[in-house]
Amino acid sequence: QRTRNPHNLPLPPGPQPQLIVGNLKDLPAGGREWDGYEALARRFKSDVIYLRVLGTSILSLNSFNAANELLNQQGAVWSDRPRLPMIKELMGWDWSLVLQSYHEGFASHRRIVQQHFQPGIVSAQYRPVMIFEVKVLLRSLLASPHRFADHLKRMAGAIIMMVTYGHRVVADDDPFIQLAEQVRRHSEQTPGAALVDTLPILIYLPSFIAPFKRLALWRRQLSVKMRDAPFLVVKEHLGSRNAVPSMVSSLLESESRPKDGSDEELIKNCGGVVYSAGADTTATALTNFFLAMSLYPDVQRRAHTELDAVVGRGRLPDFSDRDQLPYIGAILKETLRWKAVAPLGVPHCTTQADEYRGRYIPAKTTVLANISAMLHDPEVYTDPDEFNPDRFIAKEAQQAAPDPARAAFGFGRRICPGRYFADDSIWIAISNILQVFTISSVDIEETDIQWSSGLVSVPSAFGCDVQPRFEGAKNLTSDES
Ligand code: HEM
Repeated sequence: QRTRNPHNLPLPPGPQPQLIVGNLKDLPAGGREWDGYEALARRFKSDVIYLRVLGTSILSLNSFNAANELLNQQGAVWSDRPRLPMIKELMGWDWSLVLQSYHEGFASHRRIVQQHFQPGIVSAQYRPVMIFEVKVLLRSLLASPHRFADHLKRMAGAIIMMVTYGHRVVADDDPFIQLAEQVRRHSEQTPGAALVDTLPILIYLPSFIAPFKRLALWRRQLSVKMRDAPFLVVKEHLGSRNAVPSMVSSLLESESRPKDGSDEELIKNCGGVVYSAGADTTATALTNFFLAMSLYPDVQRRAHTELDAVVGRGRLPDFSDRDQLPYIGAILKETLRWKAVAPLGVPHCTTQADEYRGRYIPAKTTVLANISAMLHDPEVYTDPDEFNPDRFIAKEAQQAAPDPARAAFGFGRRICPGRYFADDSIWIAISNILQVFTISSVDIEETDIQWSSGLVSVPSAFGCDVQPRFEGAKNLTSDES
């Protein structure tokens, strides 16, 4: 340790570790772990907290400032992912860019996904798909408003299936969506939470005495099926010349492809990661929006007034209206801030030892960016638990609060490549929903809702009333309008 830490620097603040197990008992667990890390930060009066659990170093970053200085500005050292034996090695998710180590194929996967989701491509090629699927959503909300959460999931999945594979989702029981849902249900556990992640030596146990290995193998087959099935359909359609243009079809048809097709695995992986990273996150943000509208009727009234003044009641809002609808834009920002979709982000990992504010950070430290804490910092966002879009509207005496996108989508070289796509699809959905409907509460309190642990924090089921907001609102959702 002394050769690695030649100046014998102290470690960052944190609870005193116990013999052998270290800080195992201090590790936040049992739900809302982001609050647990924030409480540690308060207890030790430090936004950076260090824990050591069975030989693994964990660093929790609880302020935007620390995340910015380390993850954004020191990307070469702070952009790896931890080993995560359960999900990557046993469940086989090492194909997914989200979890891929910085040195294993990361650059090639990242380049492809980033290229296909850059702002120019999103606005030119994907916006028409979003507009189409949002209209389908509006009609589903009219037909069965109580199933709003299912409709949001379907919409998010349908947009992604179309842009990634050219596959139109026409029914709720779409086989690809069902497969992806099945995979999601079986991968809900927080990466790093399994015992084998803390004690990787357990990976060498034979399957007959380690049931978790048999379960992991079954889940591996499922995730590979989810990745391969829609890819094979695109290949088949390309063969019969009736493929709908999509990210995967354009990669398969690219002139610059190697002749031996050795990039096929890479293309499959990039297609697979888009659904698994993009569908749930988008649907969760929109579900949180429904909750906010139920709980804050004044906010909704102000949004309706803005829509009436700018768009009128004769059509649906379009992307060209966005600059004239600042309050709707502020609702989108507040939705991403109020309930972080990924409250602890995806863990980063250091590739080598480093020093921060005079403290020693060991190599291979798992780094948890507490995105929820950053978006609820009372110094930055006054009354952070309130849903108040007004904080993003600059006034003479008040500067607009910082855009939550600076934290909500992660950091540095691992920042979410789908952020422009997510921003556009959530904006068009909320502006259209607000144009047609009034969402109101059916006696829910925020305290009734539980948020799940895991990479994506999903609210427990809640009811709300969704009604057309004026005579003729229904007509806006017809195909002709
Ligand atoms: C509300 C919507 C979304 C939120 C809040 C969100 C948030 C995040 C966060 C926090 C990360 C981790 C970044 C880090 O490690 O620092 C991430 C990674 C990622 N996201 Fe998103 N995301 C959203 C939507 C999407 C969409 C629509 C896509 C589809 C293109 C997508 C694709 C990805 C991928 C591929 C990664 C892994 C990047 C890497 O490891 O290099 N996300 N996202």
